[in-house]
Amino acid sequence: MTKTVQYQNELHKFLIWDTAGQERFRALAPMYYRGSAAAIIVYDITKEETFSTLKNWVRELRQHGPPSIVVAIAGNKCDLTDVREVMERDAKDYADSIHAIFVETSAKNAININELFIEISKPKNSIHGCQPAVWRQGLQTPKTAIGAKAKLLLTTRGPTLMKKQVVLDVAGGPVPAIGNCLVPWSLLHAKRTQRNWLLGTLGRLQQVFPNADLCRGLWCAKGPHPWLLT
Ligand SMILES: Nc1nc2c(ncn2[C@@H]2O[C@H](COP(=O)(O)OP(=O)(O)OP(=O)(O)O)[C@@H](O)[C@H]2O)c(=O)[nH]1
Repeated sequence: MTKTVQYQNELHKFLIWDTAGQERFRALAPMYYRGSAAAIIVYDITKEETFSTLKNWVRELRQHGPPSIVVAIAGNKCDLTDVREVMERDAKDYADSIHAIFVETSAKNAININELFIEISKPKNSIHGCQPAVWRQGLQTPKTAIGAKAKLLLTTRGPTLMKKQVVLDVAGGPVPAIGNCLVPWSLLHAKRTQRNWLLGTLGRLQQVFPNADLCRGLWCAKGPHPWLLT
């Protein structure tokens, strides 16, 4: 299936594969999520066990899915709230804890379906596990970070997925002005100095690799693997 949604001035066209959710088809799932930009994991708000199963899918995506995949959770059948088994608050809390998009939907009554795709289209959500932040011109790379090594995984935009891992030395100097950018989740938990030098490095990388989407997948050399949440 395809679906096109407009977010601000951009049209986002989604090519959608609907996998079979049953356990016996599980081995086929990687064929669907390999190379995917986003995954919508659907559970049934009237069946608690579907919510538990969803957590296994999240784990699988984290471990074997593309590192920058956007994860959205849809609590479907919200037209049947009278027989609900999963509280909206619980599902939202879980989604927040894994930095996933969350909406309750009704496929039957077409509730929140478009909204879900619009959420996925938003740049702030376009990198799984990332939070928006502002790179400010003039922000100095701390002296303590100069000479340290940053390890980054760059994923290019465009039809062909290309990945390149680079290790580079952090140089001093101000962060270039590149407007609003995204800071990976792992960085939000990194020490302030570590965060700042990576931001500085990203700014410089943007000049070296103008076609690379630097925001897509960044490995912090010092932290744990950022895509594997425990
Ligand atoms: N009330 C209600 N029923 C729904 C809704 N969405 C789906 N259903 C019903 O739930 C049943 C299962 O829907 P499917 O779309 O086959 O579910 P699925 O998870 O894709 O199933 P598989 O393809 O077998 O993995 C069908 O009887 C649908 O009519 C909804 O939003 N509200």
